[in-house]
Amino acid sequence: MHDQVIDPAGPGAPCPACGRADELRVPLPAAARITTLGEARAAIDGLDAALAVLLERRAAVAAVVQRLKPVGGFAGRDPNREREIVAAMAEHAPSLGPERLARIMTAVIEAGLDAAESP
Ligand SMILES: C=C(O[C@@H]1C=C(C(=O)O)C=C[C@H]1O)C(=O)O
Repeated sequence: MHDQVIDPAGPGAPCPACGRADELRVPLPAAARITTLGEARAAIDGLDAALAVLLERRAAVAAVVQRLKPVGGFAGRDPNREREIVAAMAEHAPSLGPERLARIMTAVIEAGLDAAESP
């Protein structure tokens, strides 16, 4: 069922904010090989678990950025940087494309800023 494993964080990259585990290995299910509802849901559950870990880690790192910037939080929002993030991610998510990805990342970024301001 899994034909690819990626390591999104790369080795040797401990979280600067919390120092927790420095690596996440994620089995990537091959959608074309899934034939049952149970398999599909199990695959989604695995991907969502990895997404949750990544989102939690991303929020912690984004909170560090807010403390390092001259003006952090929602007041220091940087639309150009956000566009760059979406453009870079779009290369890895062709079926979603930049517009859908922008909606997703706007929600992710705003949730991170919100968590940094109201932990
Ligand atoms: C993290 C930053 O601050 C804000 C949050 C961002 C994010 O979560 O990726 C991106 C741009 C800014 O709106 C930054 O400026 O890099």
